[in-house]
Formats: sequence, C-alpha cells, structure tokens
Amino acid sequence: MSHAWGYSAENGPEKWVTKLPHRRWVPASPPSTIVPADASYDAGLKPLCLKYDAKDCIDILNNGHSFQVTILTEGLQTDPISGVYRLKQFHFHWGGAERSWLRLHLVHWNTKYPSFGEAASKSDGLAVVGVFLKVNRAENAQLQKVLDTFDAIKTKGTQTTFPGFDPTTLLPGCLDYWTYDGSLTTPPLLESVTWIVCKETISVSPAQMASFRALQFSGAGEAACCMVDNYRPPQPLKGRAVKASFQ
Ligand SMILES: CNS(=O)(=O)c1c(F)c(F)c(SCCO)c(F)c1F
Ligand SMILES: [Zn+2]
Repeated sequence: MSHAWGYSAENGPEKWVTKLPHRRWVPASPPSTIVPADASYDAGLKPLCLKYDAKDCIDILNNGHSFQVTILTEGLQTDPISGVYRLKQFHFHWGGAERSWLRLHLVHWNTKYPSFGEAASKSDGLAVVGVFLKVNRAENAQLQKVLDTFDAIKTKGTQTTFPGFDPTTLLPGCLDYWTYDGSLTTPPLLESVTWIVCKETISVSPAQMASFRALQFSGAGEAACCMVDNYRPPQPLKGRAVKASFQ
C-alpha cells in the first residue's frame, strides 16, 4: 500500500486496513485528542529538548497527502524518554469545516538504527512531536514563511527549495507534553511511534488556514481536489497509558 491510499471515500482511512498485508487487527494509532484527566504525571520524563539547525532544512514537497519539509542531515535532539532522535521531516494534517484545526508533526528517527527506513519498522524507532494549531486572529509570522512557498507546491509532486528555516520557531514557548506509544497515522500504520504531544498550542489565522486548504491532493492537469481533512480519525487508546511530563 503506497501510492494508492488517500483520504477520499474510495481510498481513505476506512479502506486502509483492508489493504494492509497480513494485518489481523487495526493497528493502534494515537487518539486525536488527549483527555488530560486520563494522563498520569511521570516524574521520570525528561524535558523535551529539541535542537535543530536551520542549515539542515532543504526543501518542501507536496506529496499528495500533505506537504513535508525535508531535513538534509539532521538536527540532533534528545528524546525525553531515551536515546537520541534525529529530525527527518515535518508536515501537517488539517480538517474541520466550521471549526478548522491543524496539527504539526515533526518526525524523528532513533539514531541507534542505521537509517530512517530501518528505524520505522522498530517499536522504538520513531518519535513524532505533535503540536496543535489553534485558528484564531493571530497571524504566525514563522508559519507564514512556510505558507509563502505554497504557490510553488500547489499540486501533488511539486516541490521547491526551502533553505534556512528553523523548525524550532514553530514550537510553543512551553514544551510540557503528553507521551504514549502508537503508530504512524498514514499507511503502513507501523506501530513504531513514540508520540510526544505538546500541551501548549500555537496560533494560525483564518487566512493562513485558508492557504492550507487551497493546496491540492491532485496533480497538475488532473481534476483539482482541494487538500482538506488529510487525517486519520481518532482511534481508541486500547489500554495504552498516556503519561504527562507536567502536573
Ligand atoms: C506522524 N504522521 S504520519 O503518520 O502521517 C507520518 C507521515 F505522514 C510521514 F510522511 C512520515 S515519514 C515517511 C517517509 O518520509 C512519518 F514517519 C509519519 F509518521
Ligand atoms: Zn503526521
């Protein structure tokens, strides 16, 4: 299951499981909303320490599911649970008609493995930092630098250079977080993700939200299909514990 999946009725999340080879159950995937009351404070969790270098940021690509900013080498950062993880790329998911929302995912891989591909198949292989974006009046100047490339990546398969962007500028001021074990939220839904979700949100304006929704799932010359609702609906926790780095 590679290029065939998408977010339409024909190839969307309801269809993904049927196409996954050898899967007897729907893999666990993080809930889209965390119930703070269900999380338990874990004093052993280390502060989230994210260190990136703007020079490692190289390009931005519309991959037909979202857009991703690819990191050339990697900005080292220390995972709050264990080990050293390197940033591979970051991307967004967004949805909601009336009450729009966005989510930023910074995808890291565990450097105990020789490559991202190797790490992606290991239970401790990936760490995804998630940041919720709230749509309100505030225009996010750093995010606008990403949106300024959208004219060049409107359709699937288009990309442009994106040098010198520091992903830390998209992070909230406070890095308190929840963490739980889960999976990719897109096929192949590998259960190799330590989710690290920031408690604090960042803001995005309605005009900026509209820019995301003007991107297209479709390629140049195809019937235009606006990129909206590119997310997997919430999945049950299935007994997994959600730990909090804060009280
Ligand atoms: C966390 N969100 S996700 O599941 O949708 C997701 C994603 F969209 C990605 F693109 C990648 S990296 C694939 C090779 O570049 C990834 F690891 C992910 F976990
Ligand atoms: Zn994602």
